[in-house]
Amino acid sequence: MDKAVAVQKEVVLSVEGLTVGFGSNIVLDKLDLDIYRGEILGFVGASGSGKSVLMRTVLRLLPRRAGRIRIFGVDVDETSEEERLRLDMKLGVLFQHGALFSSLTVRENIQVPMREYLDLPQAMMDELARLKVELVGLAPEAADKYPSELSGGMIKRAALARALALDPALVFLDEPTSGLDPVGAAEFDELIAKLRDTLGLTVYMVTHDLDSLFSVCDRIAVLGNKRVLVEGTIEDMLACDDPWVQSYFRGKRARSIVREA
Ligand SMILES: Nc1ncnc2c1ncn2[C@@H]1O[C@H](COP(=O)(O)OP(=O)(O)OP(=O)(O)O)[C@@H](O)[C@H]1O
Repeated sequence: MDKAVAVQKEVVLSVEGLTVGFGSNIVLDKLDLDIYRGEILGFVGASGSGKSVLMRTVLRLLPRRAGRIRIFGVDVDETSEEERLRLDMKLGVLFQHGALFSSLTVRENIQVPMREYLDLPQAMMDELARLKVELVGLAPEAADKYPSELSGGMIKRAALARALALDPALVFLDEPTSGLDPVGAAEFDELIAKLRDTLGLTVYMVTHDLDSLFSVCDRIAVLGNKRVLVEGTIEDMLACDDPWVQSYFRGKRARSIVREA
Protein backbone atom coordinates (compact mmCIF):
# COMPACT_ATOMS: atom_id res chain seq x y z
CA MET A 1 0.00 0.00 0.00
CA ASP A 2 1.14 3.52 -0.78
CA LYS A 3 2.61 4.95 2.43
CA ALA A 4 0.87 8.34 2.12
CA VAL A 5 -2.49 6.55 1.75
CA ALA A 6 -1.76 4.31 4.73
CA VAL A 7 -0.98 7.31 6.92
CA GLN A 8 -4.34 8.90 6.15
CA LYS A 9 -6.27 5.71 6.77
CA GLU A 10 -7.93 5.15 10.10
CA VAL A 11 -6.82 2.03 11.93
CA VAL A 12 -9.91 0.35 13.42
CA LEU A 13 -8.14 -2.69 14.85
CA SER A 14 -4.56 -2.69 16.00
CA VAL A 15 -2.77 -5.73 17.40
CA GLU A 16 0.74 -5.23 18.75
CA GLY A 17 3.17 -7.82 20.07
CA LEU A 18 0.47 -10.44 20.60
CA THR A 19 1.59 -13.72 22.15
CA VAL A 20 -0.86 -16.56 22.73
CA GLY A 21 -0.09 -20.11 23.79
CA PHE A 22 -1.54 -23.24 25.31
CA GLY A 23 0.87 -24.86 27.78
CA SER A 24 4.18 -25.19 25.96
CA ASN A 25 2.57 -24.64 22.54
CA ILE A 26 3.15 -21.02 21.53
CA VAL A 27 0.69 -20.38 18.70
CA LEU A 28 1.21 -16.64 18.13
CA ASP A 29 4.48 -14.92 19.03
CA LYS A 30 4.72 -11.10 19.10
CA LEU A 31 2.27 -10.74 16.23
CA ASP A 32 1.46 -7.27 14.82
CA LEU A 33 -1.53 -6.44 12.61
CA ASP A 34 -3.50 -3.31 11.64
CA ILE A 35 -6.86 -3.20 9.92
CA TYR A 36 -8.06 -0.02 8.22
CA ARG A 37 -11.58 1.39 8.10
CA GLY A 38 -13.62 0.23 5.13
CA GLU A 39 -11.28 -2.48 3.89
CA ILE A 40 -11.89 -6.18 3.39
CA LEU A 41 -8.86 -7.93 4.81
CA GLY A 42 -8.38 -11.57 3.86
CA PHE A 43 -6.49 -13.56 6.45
CA VAL A 44 -4.81 -16.77 5.28
CA GLY A 45 -2.37 -19.31 6.64
CA ALA A 46 -1.72 -23.02 6.77
CA SER A 47 -4.16 -25.21 8.66
CA GLY A 48 -3.39 -25.03 12.37
CA SER A 49 -1.28 -21.86 12.04
CA GLY A 50 -3.49 -19.94 14.47
CA LYS A 51 -6.02 -17.98 12.38
CA SER A 52 -8.95 -18.88 14.61
CA VAL A 53 -6.85 -18.38 17.75
CA LEU A 54 -6.03 -14.83 16.61
CA MET A 55 -9.66 -14.03 15.88
CA ARG A 56 -10.80 -15.47 19.21
CA THR A 57 -8.10 -13.59 21.10
CA VAL A 58 -9.05 -10.28 19.50
CA LEU A 59 -12.66 -11.00 20.50
CA ARG A 60 -11.36 -11.70 24.04
CA LEU A 61 -12.64 -15.27 23.98
CA LEU A 62 -9.08 -16.52 24.61
CA PRO A 63 -6.50 -15.13 27.03
CA ARG A 64 -3.19 -13.75 25.77
CA ARG A 65 0.25 -13.89 27.38
CA ALA A 66 1.38 -10.53 26.02
CA GLY A 67 0.36 -7.83 23.60
CA ARG A 68 -1.87 -4.85 23.16
CA ILE A 69 -5.21 -4.81 21.33
CA ARG A 70 -6.87 -1.53 20.34
CA ILE A 71 -10.32 -1.50 18.81
CA PHE A 72 -11.46 1.85 17.37
CA GLY A 73 -8.52 3.41 19.16
CA VAL A 74 -9.54 2.02 22.55
CA ASP A 75 -7.09 -0.20 24.42
CA VAL A 76 -9.23 -3.15 25.55
CA ASP A 77 -7.20 -3.43 28.77
CA GLU A 78 -7.83 0.15 29.74
CA THR A 79 -11.60 0.35 29.47
CA SER A 80 -14.41 0.19 31.94
CA GLU A 81 -16.86 -2.73 31.77
CA GLU A 82 -19.42 -0.32 30.29
CA GLU A 83 -17.06 0.89 27.54
CA ARG A 84 -16.13 -2.68 26.73
CA LEU A 85 -19.80 -3.54 26.27
CA ARG A 86 -20.15 -0.59 23.88
CA LEU A 87 -17.09 -1.83 21.97
CA ASP A 88 -18.49 -5.35 21.77
CA MET A 89 -21.66 -3.97 20.22
CA LYS A 90 -19.59 -2.52 17.35
CA LEU A 91 -18.25 -5.99 16.48
CA GLY A 92 -20.14 -8.58 14.47
CA VAL A 93 -18.98 -12.18 14.24
CA LEU A 94 -19.79 -15.00 11.85
CA PHE A 95 -18.25 -18.15 13.25
CA GLN A 96 -17.23 -21.06 11.04
CA HIS A 97 -20.23 -23.31 10.10
CA GLY A 98 -22.70 -20.51 10.85
CA ALA A 99 -23.22 -21.57 14.45
CA LEU A 100 -26.92 -20.70 14.58
CA PHE A 101 -28.98 -21.97 17.51
CA SER A 102 -30.83 -24.96 16.06
CA SER A 103 -33.84 -24.61 18.38
CA LEU A 104 -34.47 -21.00 17.31
CA THR A 105 -35.93 -19.67 14.06
CA VAL A 106 -33.88 -17.32 11.89
CA ARG A 107 -35.77 -14.34 13.35
CA GLU A 108 -35.11 -15.52 16.91
CA ASN A 109 -31.43 -16.14 16.10
CA ILE A 110 -31.07 -12.59 14.77
CA GLN A 111 -32.72 -11.28 17.92
CA VAL A 112 -30.30 -13.07 20.30
CA PRO A 113 -27.73 -10.21 20.31
CA MET A 114 -30.55 -7.65 20.52
CA ARG A 115 -31.89 -9.33 23.67
CA GLU A 116 -28.39 -9.57 25.11
CA TYR A 117 -27.38 -5.94 24.57
CA LEU A 118 -30.53 -3.86 24.02
CA ASP A 119 -33.83 -3.42 25.75
CA LEU A 120 -36.26 -3.10 22.85
CA PRO A 121 -39.97 -3.87 22.50
CA GLN A 122 -40.71 -7.12 20.65
CA ALA A 123 -42.39 -5.31 17.71
CA MET A 124 -39.24 -3.26 17.11
CA MET A 125 -36.99 -6.34 17.27
CA ASP A 126 -39.30 -8.04 14.76
CA GLU A 127 -39.02 -5.08 12.41
CA LEU A 128 -35.22 -4.96 12.80
CA ALA A 129 -34.96 -8.71 12.15
CA ARG A 130 -37.11 -8.26 9.02
CA LEU A 131 -34.72 -5.60 7.76
CA LYS A 132 -31.65 -7.78 8.43
CA VAL A 133 -33.23 -10.71 6.58
CA GLU A 134 -33.82 -8.43 3.59
CA LEU A 135 -30.31 -6.96 3.85
CA VAL A 136 -28.64 -10.37 3.40
CA GLY A 137 -30.87 -11.30 0.48
CA LEU A 138 -33.07 -13.90 2.16
CA ALA A 139 -36.78 -14.19 1.34
CA PRO A 140 -39.08 -12.82 4.10
CA GLU A 141 -40.44 -16.37 4.77
CA ALA A 142 -36.95 -17.51 5.78
CA ALA A 143 -37.38 -15.61 9.07
CA ASP A 144 -39.80 -18.27 10.35
CA LYS A 145 -37.62 -21.24 9.40
CA TYR A 146 -35.33 -23.27 11.66
CA PRO A 147 -31.67 -23.81 10.62
CA SER A 148 -32.40 -27.46 9.72
CA GLU A 149 -34.87 -26.22 7.09
CA LEU A 150 -32.28 -24.03 5.33
CA SER A 151 -29.69 -24.73 2.63
CA GLY A 152 -25.99 -24.16 3.40
CA GLY A 153 -26.04 -20.81 1.59
CA MET A 154 -29.15 -19.68 3.48
CA ILE A 155 -27.55 -20.65 6.81
CA LYS A 156 -24.52 -18.47 5.99
CA ARG A 157 -26.80 -15.56 5.13
CA ALA A 158 -28.86 -16.03 8.29
CA ALA A 159 -25.66 -16.14 10.36
CA LEU A 160 -24.49 -12.97 8.62
CA ALA A 161 -27.85 -11.33 9.44
CA ARG A 162 -27.27 -12.22 13.08
CA ALA A 163 -23.71 -10.84 12.93
CA LEU A 164 -25.20 -7.57 11.62
CA ALA A 165 -27.97 -7.46 14.24
CA LEU A 166 -26.47 -4.56 16.20
CA ASP A 167 -25.23 -2.60 13.16
CA PRO A 168 -21.55 -3.34 13.82
CA ALA A 169 -18.73 -1.32 12.24
CA LEU A 170 -16.21 -4.21 12.17
CA VAL A 171 -17.22 -7.71 11.13
CA PHE A 172 -15.22 -10.91 11.64
CA LEU A 173 -15.98 -13.73 9.23
CA ASP A 174 -14.43 -17.15 9.86
CA GLU A 175 -14.37 -19.15 6.61
CA PRO A 176 -17.63 -17.61 5.35
CA THR A 177 -17.69 -19.47 2.03
CA SER A 178 -16.55 -22.90 3.24
CA GLY A 179 -19.03 -25.60 2.28
CA LEU A 180 -20.67 -23.48 -0.45
CA ASP A 181 -20.55 -24.41 -4.12
CA PRO A 182 -18.57 -21.95 -6.33
CA VAL A 183 -21.71 -20.08 -7.43
CA GLY A 184 -23.02 -19.77 -3.87
CA ALA A 185 -19.57 -18.71 -2.67
CA ALA A 186 -19.28 -16.03 -5.39
CA GLU A 187 -22.75 -14.71 -4.50
CA PHE A 188 -21.77 -14.55 -0.84
CA ASP A 189 -18.57 -12.67 -1.71
CA GLU A 190 -20.62 -10.18 -3.74
CA LEU A 191 -22.95 -9.71 -0.79
CA ILE A 192 -20.03 -8.97 1.53
CA ALA A 193 -18.58 -6.43 -0.92
CA LYS A 194 -22.01 -4.81 -1.32
CA LEU A 195 -22.49 -4.54 2.46
CA ARG A 196 -19.04 -3.04 2.86
CA ASP A 197 -19.90 -0.43 0.22
CA THR A 198 -23.40 0.40 1.49
CA LEU A 199 -22.87 0.12 5.26
CA GLY A 200 -19.22 1.22 5.34
CA LEU A 201 -18.23 -1.98 7.13
CA THR A 202 -14.69 -3.06 7.82
CA VAL A 203 -14.33 -6.80 7.21
CA TYR A 204 -11.79 -9.23 8.66
CA MET A 205 -12.21 -12.47 6.77
CA VAL A 206 -10.39 -15.69 7.59
CA THR A 207 -10.52 -17.74 4.41
CA HIS A 208 -8.99 -20.54 2.37
CA ASP A 209 -11.01 -19.48 -0.63
CA LEU A 210 -8.72 -18.21 -3.38
CA ASP A 211 -11.67 -16.86 -5.35
CA SER A 212 -12.58 -14.62 -2.38
CA LEU A 213 -8.99 -13.50 -1.99
CA PHE A 214 -8.71 -12.57 -5.66
CA SER A 215 -12.17 -11.05 -6.06
CA VAL A 216 -13.19 -9.14 -2.90
CA CYS A 217 -10.21 -8.68 -0.59
CA ASP A 218 -8.48 -5.29 -0.70
CA ARG A 219 -5.57 -6.56 1.30
CA ILE A 220 -4.29 -9.93 2.41
CA ALA A 221 -2.33 -10.94 5.50
CA VAL A 222 -0.57 -14.30 5.67
CA LEU A 223 -0.01 -15.98 9.02
CA GLY A 224 3.18 -18.03 9.25
CA ASN A 225 5.90 -18.71 11.81
CA LYS A 226 3.49 -17.49 14.51
CA ARG A 227 3.33 -13.96 13.01
CA VAL A 228 2.04 -12.04 10.03
CA LEU A 229 4.58 -13.22 7.51
CA VAL A 230 3.57 -10.87 4.71
CA GLU A 231 0.72 -8.44 4.04
CA GLY A 232 -0.37 -6.48 1.02
CA THR A 233 -2.39 -6.67 -2.18
CA ILE A 234 -2.87 -9.78 -4.27
CA GLU A 235 -0.07 -8.44 -6.52
CA ASP A 236 2.22 -8.31 -3.48
CA MET A 237 1.32 -11.94 -2.73
CA LEU A 238 2.09 -12.97 -6.31
CA ALA A 239 5.45 -11.22 -6.10
CA CYS A 240 6.35 -12.63 -2.68
CA ASP A 241 9.19 -15.18 -2.68
CA ASP A 242 8.21 -17.03 0.51
CA PRO A 243 7.77 -20.70 -0.53
CA TRP A 244 4.41 -21.19 1.24
CA VAL A 245 3.00 -17.94 -0.16
CA GLN A 246 4.28 -18.88 -3.62
CA SER A 247 2.71 -22.32 -3.60
CA TYR A 248 -0.55 -20.93 -2.22
CA PHE A 249 -0.98 -17.98 -4.57
CA ARG A 250 0.85 -19.31 -7.61
CA GLY A 251 -0.02 -22.99 -7.36
CA LYS A 252 -2.20 -24.86 -9.85
CA ARG A 253 -5.49 -23.82 -8.22
CA ALA A 254 -4.49 -20.14 -8.15
CA ARG A 255 -3.26 -20.15 -11.74
CA SER A 256 -6.66 -21.24 -13.02
CA ILE A 257 -8.26 -18.26 -11.20
CA VAL A 258 -5.69 -15.80 -12.58
CA ARG A 259 -6.38 -17.16 -16.09
CA GLU A 260 -10.15 -16.68 -15.68
CA ALA A 261 -9.83 -13.12 -14.32
N1 LIG B 1 -8.47 -24.13 23.18
C1 LIG B 1 -7.30 -24.63 22.77
N2 LIG B 1 -6.52 -25.35 23.60
C2 LIG B 1 -5.32 -25.83 23.19
N3 LIG B 1 -4.82 -25.67 21.95
C3 LIG B 1 -5.56 -24.96 21.07
C4 LIG B 1 -6.84 -24.41 21.43
N4 LIG B 1 -7.33 -23.75 20.35
C5 LIG B 1 -6.40 -23.89 19.37
N5 LIG B 1 -5.36 -24.61 19.80
C6 LIG B 1 -4.15 -24.93 19.00
O1 LIG B 1 -3.71 -23.75 18.39
C7 LIG B 1 -3.20 -24.02 17.07
C8 LIG B 1 -3.86 -23.12 16.06
O2 LIG B 1 -5.23 -23.49 15.90
P1 LIG B 1 -6.25 -22.67 15.02
O3 LIG B 1 -7.59 -23.34 15.17
O4 LIG B 1 -6.18 -21.23 15.35
O5 LIG B 1 -5.70 -22.90 13.55
P2 LIG B 1 -6.28 -22.35 12.17
O6 LIG B 1 -5.17 -21.62 11.51
O7 LIG B 1 -7.56 -21.61 12.40
O8 LIG B 1 -6.53 -23.72 11.40
P3 LIG B 1 -7.67 -24.17 10.32
O9 LIG B 1 -7.35 -23.44 9.06
O10 LIG B 1 -7.43 -25.63 10.19
O11 LIG B 1 -9.02 -23.80 10.89
C9 LIG B 1 -3.38 -25.51 16.86
O12 LIG B 1 -2.15 -26.13 17.15
C10 LIG B 1 -4.45 -25.90 17.86
O13 LIG B 1 -4.27 -27.22 18.26
